[in-house]
Amino acid sequence: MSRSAFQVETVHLTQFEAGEARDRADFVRRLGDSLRDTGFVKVAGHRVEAADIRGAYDAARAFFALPEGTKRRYLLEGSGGARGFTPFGSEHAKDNPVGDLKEFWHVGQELPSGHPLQALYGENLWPEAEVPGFRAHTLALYRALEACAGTLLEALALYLGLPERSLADMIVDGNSILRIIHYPALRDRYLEGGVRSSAHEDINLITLLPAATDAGLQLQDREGNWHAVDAGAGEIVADAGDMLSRHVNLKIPSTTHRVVNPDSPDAVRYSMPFFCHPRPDVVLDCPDQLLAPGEARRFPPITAHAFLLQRLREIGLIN
Ligand SMILES: O=C(O)CCC(=O)C(=O)O
Ligand SMILES: [Fe+2]
Repeated sequence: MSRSAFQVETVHLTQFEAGEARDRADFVRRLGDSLRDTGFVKVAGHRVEAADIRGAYDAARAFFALPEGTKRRYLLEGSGGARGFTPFGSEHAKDNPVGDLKEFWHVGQELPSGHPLQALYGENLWPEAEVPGFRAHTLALYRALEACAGTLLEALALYLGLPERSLADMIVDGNSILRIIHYPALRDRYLEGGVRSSAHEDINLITLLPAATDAGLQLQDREGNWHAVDAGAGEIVADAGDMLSRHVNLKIPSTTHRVVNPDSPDAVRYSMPFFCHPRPDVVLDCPDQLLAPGEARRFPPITAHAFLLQRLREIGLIN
């Protein structure tokens, strides 16, 4: 792909949800081609409400402004940061020993009480005493992004020639995580050699990113060039992760991306990636119908849970 031809497509979800057969087919083709060629796509016309995004960002600003000691009350030692607060500099990419210049909060799946997966997932933590409304705002966004991800996975399955619900069904009651990230001003907090988010691929099936509060996200094309990925107002950026890539025998690549440090030492950034995960027992294994005649499976089957644990160790979130 030449540099000038490089483009992350913008697709309108209404075309798929409410369009005629021809519109739906066009959406499926453009979504799939963009993910196949760049690992990324921008989604407009989705039903994630601007008010939910704003509400979650406001809750995030209020939480991260709290004293460090208060925030650390929501640190669950030994949990790998699966829920609650993860302090500045804790997470590092596979290939970078220096921690990323970010702190974050994880909201996980909430299931009805007595659900068999609840014990494995653990309970969410909520800083309601300090930030009233945090729970309601972030859970509303979680649900809206989960629904949007399900629809995108339906379209992607059609693109691949799979049954429409085959990918979307994997995430029902899945181990998805809403990560609310604060990248402080470099003037306030910095680690020598650190970057906001060092180059990495996402672990999960797909990631949805409501527009961040500032620029900085970049993806790497297959020639090694970096390109800014800036969502237009109200757009959601989506990217393919390693679980998807593995499940489809690399037909949709996971794409390396990063968040670069700003020029200004005063610039603060917030972002809220939604990492869309299967249920833990779902087996990642390329369906036969995706394999061309004579094409070999590149990976042995693995459960989503085993794959996740392997990757969390590599990024320093569990031992
Ligand atoms: O902050 C962003 O825009 C992206 C963060 C990211 O790529 C990640 O947390 O996996
Ligand atoms: Fe990422």
